[in-house]
Amino acid sequence: MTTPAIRLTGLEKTYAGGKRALDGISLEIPRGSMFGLLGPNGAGKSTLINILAGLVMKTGGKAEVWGFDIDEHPRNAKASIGVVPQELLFDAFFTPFETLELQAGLYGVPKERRRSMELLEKVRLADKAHVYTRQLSGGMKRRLLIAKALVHNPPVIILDEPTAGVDIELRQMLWQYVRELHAGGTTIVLTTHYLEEAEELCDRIAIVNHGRIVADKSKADLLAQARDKRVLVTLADDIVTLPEIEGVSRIEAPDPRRLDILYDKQAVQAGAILARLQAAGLSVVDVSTREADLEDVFLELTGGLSE
Ligand SMILES: Nc1ncnc2c1ncn2[C@@H]1O[C@H](COP(=O)(O)OP(=O)(O)OP(=O)(O)O)[C@@H](O)[C@H]1O
Repeated sequence: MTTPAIRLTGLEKTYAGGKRALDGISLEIPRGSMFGLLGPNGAGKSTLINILAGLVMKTGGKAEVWGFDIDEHPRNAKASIGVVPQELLFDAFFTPFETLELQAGLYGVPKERRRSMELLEKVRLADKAHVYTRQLSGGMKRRLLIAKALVHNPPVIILDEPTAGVDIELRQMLWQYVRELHAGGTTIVLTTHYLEEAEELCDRIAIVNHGRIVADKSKADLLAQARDKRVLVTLADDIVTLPEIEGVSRIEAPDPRRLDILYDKQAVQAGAILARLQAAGLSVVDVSTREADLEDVFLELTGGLSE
């Protein structure tokens, strides 16, 4: 069996002030996956990524990247990963080309194997290769960060909130490029607050809450976990009493001719609910149903609804 791209075993981090940011994280990220790491603000995602990037020291547990333990083989582990950080920090007086050359130098990539210009072309910054980075727009800086994470050709790329504050057009372009990388065999890990993005892009998703993993599943399984489904019914006449229906967890009438029904899709089907309404003498004019989405699951698991 091949080792996973990333394997965390009981990973812990308690910051100097006593804040326990990671409370025993065990997680495997398969090679070749497009993996979403989700969690509310302060859940511990950045701490986790920074440990893998070698920027934060763990206080317990184990972390391996591409089979290399970060304590025993720090150089190999570091060479196997490229991190695109959240903050747009650059040395303003270097050009994008120089920025990539410098980064390649830091990773010990020999001159003949550097591909700074090729990378700039890939992220569509070739025409800005020789201007000061301080003259780049936020979106351009974001793209330069991606190129910078790729100079040493790592098999794993981690993107920390790559589309925060990025406009829709650029977001589409970034995802297009990330998809290309993934299709070329790179393992992608991304953290995002945009649940619909994770839903669209990722094949596997882990949810972190208060420094712990609360879910780690394929996207399909995670979505199936949201058992409740909703059916909205419009009636021909005003309702007098709400009927009792088996398998229905909630039934409400937002107005006298409409019913908002939440039901457990494993216990009952929409057809049976409608038949029950007809049997109760209610004449149904219109029906719509809605599947749970990742946001429902996320809120359910992180307790967002009850807060
Ligand atoms: N250097 C630090 N010293 C002390 N506490 C810290 C430090 N960095 C982060 N924390 C705390 O650790 C917890 C986890 O933070 P972290 O940044 O990892 O969360 P996150 O999931 O990345 O959140 P966000 O999505 O807001 O970036 C938070 O309570 C945070 O305040």
